[in-house]
Amino acid sequence: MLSVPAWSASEIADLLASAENNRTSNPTLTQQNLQSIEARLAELTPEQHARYVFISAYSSAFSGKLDKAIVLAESITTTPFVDTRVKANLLLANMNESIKDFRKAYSYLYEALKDSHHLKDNAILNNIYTVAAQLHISAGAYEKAYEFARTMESIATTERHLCISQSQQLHALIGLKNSYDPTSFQSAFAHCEAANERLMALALYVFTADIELKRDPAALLQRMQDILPELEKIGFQFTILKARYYRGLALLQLQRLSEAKQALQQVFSQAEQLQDHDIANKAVLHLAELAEQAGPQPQAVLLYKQHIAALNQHLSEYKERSIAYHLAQANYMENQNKLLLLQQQNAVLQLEAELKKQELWWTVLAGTAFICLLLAVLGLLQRKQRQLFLLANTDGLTGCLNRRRFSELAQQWLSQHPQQNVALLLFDIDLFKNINDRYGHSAGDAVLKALVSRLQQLLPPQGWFARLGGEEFAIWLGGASLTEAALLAEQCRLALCNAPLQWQQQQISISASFGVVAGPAPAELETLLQSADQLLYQAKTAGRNCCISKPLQRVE
Ligand SMILES: Nc1nc2c(ncn2[C@@H]2O[C@H](COP(=O)(O)OP(=O)(O)OP(=O)(O)O)[C@@H](O)[C@H]2O)c(=O)[nH]1
Repeated sequence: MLSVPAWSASEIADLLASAENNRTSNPTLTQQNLQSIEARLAELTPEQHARYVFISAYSSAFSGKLDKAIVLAESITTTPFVDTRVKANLLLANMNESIKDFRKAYSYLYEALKDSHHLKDNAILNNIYTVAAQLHISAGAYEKAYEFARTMESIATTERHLCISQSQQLHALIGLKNSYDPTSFQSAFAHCEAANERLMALALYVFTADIELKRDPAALLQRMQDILPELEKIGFQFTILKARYYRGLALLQLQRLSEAKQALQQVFSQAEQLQDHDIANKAVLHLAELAEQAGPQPQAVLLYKQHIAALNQHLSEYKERSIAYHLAQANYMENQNKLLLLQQQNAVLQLEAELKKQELWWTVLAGTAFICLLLAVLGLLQRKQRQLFLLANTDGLTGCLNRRRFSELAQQWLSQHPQQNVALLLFDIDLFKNINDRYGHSAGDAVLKALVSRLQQLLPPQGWFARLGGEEFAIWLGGASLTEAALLAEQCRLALCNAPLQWQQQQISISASFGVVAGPAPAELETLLQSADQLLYQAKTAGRNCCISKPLQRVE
């Protein structure tokens, strides 16, 4: 019998890399690579197998076989290999968005977001934020979309990522404010050009067309006519449709009615084909108005009916999308807020016990008047208790945990998880005294607050963030490995030094030094604090703006 020689590990790795890297630029080569691998599936490691399934799913999606692509991608959404799992979830989010199954689209996106803290690969993290911002823009959740795009910009390392993040920020801000700042436009445009992302650069003209239409319809008409041939060459139908729509609106505004009518008729029928119900309903409304201006006639009635049908479709799609988005977000928030909820339930229980002790319930029975009084007392007590709790446990300036509460929670965690791994990040703003001296103490305060709100977004669900005093902060990661903790420290460091903080029209650049320690949970919190503090000191003496990580040495 003829035996087939086994492949070397590097051959398989090369084929997988080639299949993945060429999946958009050279799909035929990807197909060939996949076929070669298919003959040797048994020789793949489990991780390589998951990657092979992902690339096959992507390749099927690329060639329009969405049903097959969905089945393949769904089969790896629970794979233990986080990079591939995230890619599969993002692909599913995109595919379900395109087939308008919004519930699935958003729930896959939020699955990917849950994994974002475990990622080591910056490019995949960027992909998460790209899809997250895009889907939030589509759901009209512009503030969240803007936040995602800003976070992406803070970790962006390539022109392409800067192009995407700045384009999405512009898109979200237009949704929020219905205006835009020309310098942001120019910056996004320049990054898209530098990244050779011509479609995204041209799409910026389409994002801003609504505003330009009011300002200068003749200039908008010229602009749309200039970019349409190039867009048509690239062939992305949804952007072409929007550019044609704005061309029609500009003609209408300029009273070139018969050209406008012809253009909008073409837009309406293409929008129907593409199932873009929003553009369809807007285009046909203008056609109906045009027909009505020409005098009462059956044509106008027919067009208004078509408008109503398209508007209904748009509204039910929008409703479906909003429900899906809010459901997925609620689910995600529920996980994030479980700890907070438990604390609040605890506070209510304590209050009830106290009320019982003081026999206030007897007073309740004394009459309706007394009930009102009791309700007022209850409200007051709750407020007082909340104030006391906040005063005792949080830092008054930044609102994050204070040293006392941090130590309490950390010590509690250590005694409840003696067998588990734990990580501690200790960091300190570099040369903070100079910031106070140069911009004043209130600028220093604003920097501390901005730092907390920026870094809290990067915190995984199991982490706690605390201000230990002055400009020194700590992050506790129960159950985390040294690699995970070091990655988070690096992400935090980059988030601080890559984008200056805004204070009263001034840009304040800051950086911080990090000491990171992780290992099996010691009995005492002090052991972790001392080790992390030594590493932080080393980071300072090594020149600042860096992270030094080491495993915790066990002291018996
Ligand atoms: N604005 C403001 N400043 C604070 C606060 N707490 C501490 N500081 C200031 O933080 C500065 C800390 O300075 P240093 O300990 O010399 O350290 P540094 O300038 O950050 O230098 P390195 O840590 O060595 O990089 C002091 O000037 C404190 O006054 C605060 O709540 N608000």
